[in-house]
Amino acid sequence: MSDALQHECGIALVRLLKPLQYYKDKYGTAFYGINKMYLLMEKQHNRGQDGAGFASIKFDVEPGARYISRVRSNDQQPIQDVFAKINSRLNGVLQEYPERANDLDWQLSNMPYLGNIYLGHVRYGTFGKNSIESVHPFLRQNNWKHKNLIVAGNFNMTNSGELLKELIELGQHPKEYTDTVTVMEKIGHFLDDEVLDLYYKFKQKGISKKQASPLIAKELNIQKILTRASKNWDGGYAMAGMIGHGDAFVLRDPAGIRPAYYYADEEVVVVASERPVIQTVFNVDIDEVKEIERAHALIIKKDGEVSMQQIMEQLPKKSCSFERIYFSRGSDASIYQERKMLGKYIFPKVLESIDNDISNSVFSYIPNTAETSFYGMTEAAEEYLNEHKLQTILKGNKNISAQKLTEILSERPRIEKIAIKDAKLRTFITDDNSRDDLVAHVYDVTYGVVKPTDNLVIIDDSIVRGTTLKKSIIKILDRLNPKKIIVVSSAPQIRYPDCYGIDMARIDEFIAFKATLELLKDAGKYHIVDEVYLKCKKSLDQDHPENHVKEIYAPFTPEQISDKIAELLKTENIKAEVKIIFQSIENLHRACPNDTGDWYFTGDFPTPGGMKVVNRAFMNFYEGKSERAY
Ligand SMILES: O=P(O)(O)OC[C@H]1O[C@H](OP(=O)(O)OP(=O)(O)O)[C@H](O)[C@@H]1O
Repeated sequence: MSDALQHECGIALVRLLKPLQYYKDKYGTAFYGINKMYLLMEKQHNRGQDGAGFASIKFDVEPGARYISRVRSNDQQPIQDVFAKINSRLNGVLQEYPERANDLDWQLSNMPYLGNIYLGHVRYGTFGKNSIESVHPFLRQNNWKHKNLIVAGNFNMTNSGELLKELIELGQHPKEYTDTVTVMEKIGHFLDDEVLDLYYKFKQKGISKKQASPLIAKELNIQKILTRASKNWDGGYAMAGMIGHGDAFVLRDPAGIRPAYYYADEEVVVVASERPVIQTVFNVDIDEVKEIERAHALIIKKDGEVSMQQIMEQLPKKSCSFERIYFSRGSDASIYQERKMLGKYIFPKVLESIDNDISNSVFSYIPNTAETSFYGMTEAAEEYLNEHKLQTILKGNKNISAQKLTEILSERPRIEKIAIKDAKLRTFITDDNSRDDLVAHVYDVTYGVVKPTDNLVIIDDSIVRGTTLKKSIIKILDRLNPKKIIVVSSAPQIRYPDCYGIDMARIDEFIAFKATLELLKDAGKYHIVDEVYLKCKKSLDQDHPENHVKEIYAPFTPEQISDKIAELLKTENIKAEVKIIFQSIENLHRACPNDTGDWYFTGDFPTPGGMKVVNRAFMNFYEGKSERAY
């Protein structure tokens, strides 16, 4: 497969419903929309640091004047770079025409980037090229206003190869093979079609070409276009688009895998991938920010009409739990609580692993995402201690001395900042080749708080490939000479690839998979690997295959796999005993009850394309191919 684009991303859309003068009067600037876009994108930088793009459309400018602007960057600091470029252009124009400083009509017609609607995107290019061409938004240009299409998405299609073939069957000759171009051309094809239908309709009524143009824009049925375009899409997506004359849409996949939130009032309509971003940037209450419904599109017509329209049949809701555990900012009210609960629910297993010996245990976390689950874990430790204190005091039957009582009451969990992250990068999504070296140097450790008699409990949000632990964390923690290192994962074992947006494409990289292969060898059951391969191969031409890879894990309990993982991660020179504890699937669902998408943990993929991907990923491993499964 060529370098298709698969990535986790963030989107931002702002539609200004009033004339620019309104924002200038109320907020002191006609650049209100651009400023809000900057904040929306900057506050989603966790969703993408490899590229950023911005596009805007001006309504109702004279023919010949440019009404679509776009700027993209794949620089070191892409968001900063995009807005530095925008600022410098805007300031340049203002310096050249100081007399136009308050002439907003002139500014709208003559200043680049200023517009009535804005679309932005931040991108992680997890593999393949990170060239400027792969940075969103994508632009499909045409001399007809309503045939111009700009799209930006947080998405991943499992069947991009088939979608490409469909385009070819439509008679097209795509100039490149990327998810985004394929998807954009699909929408573009039906957009052209719809525009043509409307044109003939008006022609029959004797309306001239020129007169038909605004009528087409008004009647353009976005719902119909999206329904036809998305018919065979299989994947996770939040797809945002703008059409040249000013209509816009954000379409969410039928299982609601990728997130998308919106807010609308009489001044603006805003869409972002994360809820608190909208809350902060527009200073609105949590209840005012709504989720775009799965299988629906939020459609904003040029005239300002906003509607939520169903595009396809809904699948059961399977919004991605990994978004909650790792990818999103932890400032969302629900995500914060969910992460804390993950820490809390895993505590009983931790307690067991330290033989209830809280006083000889130091608790800490691997920065940054795991910080919140750490709070949950320490709260659980405090609750346990309080109960323990109460029992000791009650047992003392009022005969405890004041000194003894003070001693009992002053006991608290030993919470320390042990691991320090030096680089402000998300190592998990750094491209595979450069990752090991980065991981090895990204963490440091605090000396002087751990005793040789101590257990060192350290929680991380997830263990994917285990490189963070093996190459860095376990080694540096061992330098502190603890008796035992207990690594706790707030997420369950990652056993299957993701193919809907969180970039985990190759099954043989997962530490849980590697450990399971070892267990199969130890148990003399490696023949299962051959059997599963044959089943996967057989399923290749099935429309609705099952996930055969589950059979690999079936002979073992999660604990057996965890213990094997610990064995694999403990390199030769490590002196401490190493124990790894993973969250159970049940507790994951208790902690995140509304986001039940869990295919990377359970193998239950919500679409047939996902099932195909997992089987293909296994075949790739078996055949020794290092290519990605989608
Ligand atoms: O087992 P691995 O394959 O090494 O991946 C898992 C690690 O990667 C992530 O950290 P990252 O640096 O991406 O982000 P964070 O600092 O926000 O947690 C995650 O939080 C884990 O620490």
